[in-house]
Amino acid sequence: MRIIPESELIINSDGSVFHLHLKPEQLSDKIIMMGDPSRVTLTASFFDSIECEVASREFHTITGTYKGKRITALSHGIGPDNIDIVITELDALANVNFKTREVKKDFKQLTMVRVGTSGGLQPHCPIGSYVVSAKSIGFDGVLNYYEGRNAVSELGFEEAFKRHVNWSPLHCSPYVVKADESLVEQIGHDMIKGATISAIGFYGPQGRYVRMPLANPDLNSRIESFEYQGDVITNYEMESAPLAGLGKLMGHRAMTVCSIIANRLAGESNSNYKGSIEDLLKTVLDRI
Ligand SMILES: O=P(O)(O)O[C@H]1O[C@H](CO)[C@@H](O)[C@H]1O
Ligand SMILES: O=c1cc[nH]c(=O)[nH]1
Repeated sequence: MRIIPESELIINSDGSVFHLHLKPEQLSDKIIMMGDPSRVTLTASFFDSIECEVASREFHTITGTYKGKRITALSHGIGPDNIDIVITELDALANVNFKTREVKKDFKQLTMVRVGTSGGLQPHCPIGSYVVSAKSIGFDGVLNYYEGRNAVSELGFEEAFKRHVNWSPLHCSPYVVKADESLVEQIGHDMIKGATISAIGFYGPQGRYVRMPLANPDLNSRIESFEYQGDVITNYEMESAPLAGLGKLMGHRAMTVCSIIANRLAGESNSNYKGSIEDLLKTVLDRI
């Protein structure tokens, strides 16, 4: 059996995993995740009891009990690169023996639901609506570093998308992955299902023009007009694709649902989204 070298999986002297600072026994197999560390505090405010709270960098974790279910709420910070860290460390907490550094014989499957905020790109995704990322398009390239990337990707969608938007060779090759279908049904059966772009940034990489002109100012209108076998691209956020892709490669159940807080077509936004995200969190807590 392979012993994972110390440099590949760093374990802190207290027995916790390098970035998240969590110990294996502090993790539930039901995980709700989000970018904002303060949203973890909000999520845990609905728990009946709290078992542990750990904060390290942008990673804030609370494990507790909600209506008899043991749940971990965790912040992953902003960006797809963080998801590579978070999912790898969560999977290691569940599936690696931290004493022997060997992969455990019995696989433990995690259920991970990201509850985020997002910008809408279609008229049927207005501010305040909840959009489930049934498919995600990763503009980040994280998945391209892992073996098996093609096996979990929708290759026809990828090719059609690159052709339609005239994809720049300067960008990472986009990958398209489905969220876990049974989880989408369980959590989001009455919500809008969409195809979500995980962008590599918030401004230029989502076509926002503040002061710096964009290299490809037409990209968003080409994205909005793209259609593939009945799917249109509904929204922008920054983590659903690596979550769905790495989750699938590792054998976990993963999905993202977002509250729409910006309407990119109308040029409008709502920065007071706490009520909307709070309602969404309660729904996810009830259904996970
Ligand atoms: O509200 P969260 O969960 O952070 O999600 C969205 O908001 C952040 C950008 O403002 C990105 O993380 C994006 O994915
Ligand atoms: O437009 C938006 C809103 C929230 N999060 C994003 O990544 N984009």
